[in-house]
Amino acid sequence: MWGIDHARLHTTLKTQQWLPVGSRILIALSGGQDSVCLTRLLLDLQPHWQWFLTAVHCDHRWRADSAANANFVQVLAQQWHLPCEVVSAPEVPKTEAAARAWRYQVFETVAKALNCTHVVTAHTQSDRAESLLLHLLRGTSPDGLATLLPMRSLGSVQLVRPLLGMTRAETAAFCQTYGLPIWQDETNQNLDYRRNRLRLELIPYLQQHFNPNVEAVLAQTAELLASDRAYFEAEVDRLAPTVIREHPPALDRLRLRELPLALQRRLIQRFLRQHLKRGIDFSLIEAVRLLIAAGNGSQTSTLPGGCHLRVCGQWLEWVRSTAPPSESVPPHQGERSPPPPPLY
Ligand SMILES: Nc1ncnc2c1ncn2[C@@H]1O[C@H](COP(=O)(O)OP(=O)(O)OP(=O)(O)O)[C@@H](O)[C@H]1O
Repeated sequence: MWGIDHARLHTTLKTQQWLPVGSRILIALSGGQDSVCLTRLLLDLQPHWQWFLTAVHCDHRWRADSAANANFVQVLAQQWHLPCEVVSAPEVPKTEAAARAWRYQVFETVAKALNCTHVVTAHTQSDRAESLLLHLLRGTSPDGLATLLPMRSLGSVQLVRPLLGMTRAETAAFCQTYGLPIWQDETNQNLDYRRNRLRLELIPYLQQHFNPNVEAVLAQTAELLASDRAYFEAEVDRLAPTVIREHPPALDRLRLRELPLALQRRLIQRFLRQHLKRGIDFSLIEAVRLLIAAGNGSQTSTLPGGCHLRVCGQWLEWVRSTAPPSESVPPHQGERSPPPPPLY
């Protein structure tokens, strides 16, 4: 029988058309409360939507109980008459980022092999709020705060996150109401990880002392920033050919000066990204802006991070970068290490 959560998801899917009638859907099922909740909801709505549902579980093999977790998911899927693919990592991923990259690769490969049109993950409103806060505290641009989009492409399939309207407390209540079994991931309680400290300490503090709906308002901010980002990306695509010269690489200082600051910064970032392998921080973009505003005399400047640019009349020309590309931070260790420099 449908409850209030079924009705809410049904209405959202009807309005958004994220998962049209008859879609072939691959459900990313970790076994945790969020993906168990999502799987049950989709199975219950399936007779109405006529979807073809399959689950996929990625066994990263990085904990002693990984195989038990995979087995839990297989048994649950069997009980629910849901076809389920379990894929084991060929080698244990060294970092959280490597694990994530492999997982999404698996989602895409399995989806293609099964002719699925959509992959769904069970990210919630709470995940979105946490990601926004994590990025904000680490330092990022407004575009970097537009986290966890409800829909994006994953190769040739669509990745959809239908649970962004539900909090983690709501998925827990759903699982409890319907007596659903849940795999408990012990590492979720480990306060060595920044995300766990945020989830277990900071968010409850903010809820108690600032706003009980803090997750909803943060997720709403991410949503608003996502639509702003889409707009600015389209504007940057449109303006880039008029401002960025490809050969030899240069920025048109006169054209840039005419544009609003928000676009100047984004176009400078686009230009730098074409030539720098490492992250681009705020101070670098601001240093380039000073050169855009500088007088017309010819000068070569060394900017933060060893990047050389030459003012040449109307043009700001790329000379070279002497800084080595930055190494990626292994997130399992990176969780405990100092945050990376703020990105613009
Ligand atoms: N091992 C797994 N197998 C299948 N699906 C998974 C697995 N781990 C995570 N997922 C899917 O991804 C969702 C989000 O999980 P989690 O928050 O752990 O990932 P994340 O790494 O923080 O998020 P993201 O993948 O967007 O970076 C889960 O609800 C589930 O749908």
